[in-house]
Amino acid sequence: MNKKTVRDIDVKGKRVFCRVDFNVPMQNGVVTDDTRIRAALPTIQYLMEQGAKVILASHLGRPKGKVVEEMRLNAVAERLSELLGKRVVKTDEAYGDAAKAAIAEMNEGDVLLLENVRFYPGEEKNDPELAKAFAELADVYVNDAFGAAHRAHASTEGIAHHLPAVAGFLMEKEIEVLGKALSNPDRPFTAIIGGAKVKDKIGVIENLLDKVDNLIIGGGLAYTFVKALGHEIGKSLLEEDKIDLAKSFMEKAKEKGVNFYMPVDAVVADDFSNDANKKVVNIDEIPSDWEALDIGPKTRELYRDVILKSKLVIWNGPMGVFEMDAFAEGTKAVAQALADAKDTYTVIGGGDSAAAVEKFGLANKMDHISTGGGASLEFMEGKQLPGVVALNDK
Ligand SMILES: Nc1ncnc2c1ncn2[C@@H]1O[C@H](COP(=O)(O)OP(=O)(O)OP(=O)(O)O)[C@@H](O)[C@H]1O
Ligand SMILES: O=C(O)[C@H](O)COP(=O)(O)O
Repeated sequence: MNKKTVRDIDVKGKRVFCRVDFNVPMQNGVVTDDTRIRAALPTIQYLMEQGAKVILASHLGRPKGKVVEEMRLNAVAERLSELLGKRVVKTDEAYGDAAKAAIAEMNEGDVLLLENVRFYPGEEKNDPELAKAFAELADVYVNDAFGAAHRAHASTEGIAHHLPAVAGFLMEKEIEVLGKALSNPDRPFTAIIGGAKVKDKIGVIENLLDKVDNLIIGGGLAYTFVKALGHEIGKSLLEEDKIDLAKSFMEKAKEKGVNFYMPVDAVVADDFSNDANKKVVNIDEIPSDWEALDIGPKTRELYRDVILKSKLVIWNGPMGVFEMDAFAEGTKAVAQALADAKDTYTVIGGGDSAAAVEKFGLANKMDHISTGGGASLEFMEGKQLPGVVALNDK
């Protein structure tokens, strides 16, 4: 990475404004998945050890510029305190006099968590005044919030123009792993793209077609491709206006010598529910009043073979409606193939695919699980992430 990191600066005795992505799932005021908090620990602990005063900032949810009680970061501070084994002070503001007063009390190695930065309308507008107000709290800016790096907000982008600005370890790792995959991949390089909609994956498919050896398609979006081949897809997900695009992707793959893999069979159901009637059919035999909710067993075998022969695999988006056990087998089979592929570097592109490997207990078998959903997708589309661009060059 050509950006400076925490290793390149001296933080001893300094106030460090460290943007993290603690946008974690919560239920009844308790953090239900602390993956993103744990992912930020190396940077936080390093700053503590170096004698910095660590001021953490994050968003949680989408409160749209207002205080939303359930979106306060108190429970996050509690979980972080447990993980660090040290009390984390939590302020009720993210800038201003009260925050400054709490920071003035900090000793070297202390950690403080500011309130949800999205409680202020200026955050998402990247208001220069708010960026300045954040900057006034600190001497140095560290961005470790890869998950929010695709957002040009006051705490992810604006503030970087006012302070020495460097990347944290999580940011560095994400950019290095995903960057190497896209610029200098080990081959055969396979991308697996699933999820609900073609619309959301256009950019990533376009960009990856120039880079991969194999492109595997699954999930709801696959059926627009199946339709483009001239097959009936019953009530399966269809984006009528993307049929021509799907055709052009398949043609482009052929021109570029990319192997394009699509489902050869599917699990179809007579209702969108876990206890619907279901059966396995060949891909050109989907009954008119049924919908395909998972890839079938022949497809699972086919995809597994391709995965096991690859040196690098990037996976984004589930193969079926994995939230329902009845339609989770296809996604599970892909996750299992990745876990079994010992000579393959496996990268999970965040979001639902990351949730799926967690659900199947296979997370520790993957080489890299991105903490970014939208951010990793934009990165894979080849876009520059504003939160990274704003950091100081090496
Ligand atoms: N065959 C299908 N029919 C209908 N829905 C499907 C099908 N296959 C997968 N899905 C649904 O697609 C959703 C995931 O799609 P999405 O595009 O959001 O994936 P993602 O890119 O992994 O997510 P994220 O945006 O969180 O990174 C899941 O909720 C899943 O149930
Ligand atoms: O969960 C995420 O993908 C990040 O925290 C960004 O959240 P956002 O989509 O609300 O900006």
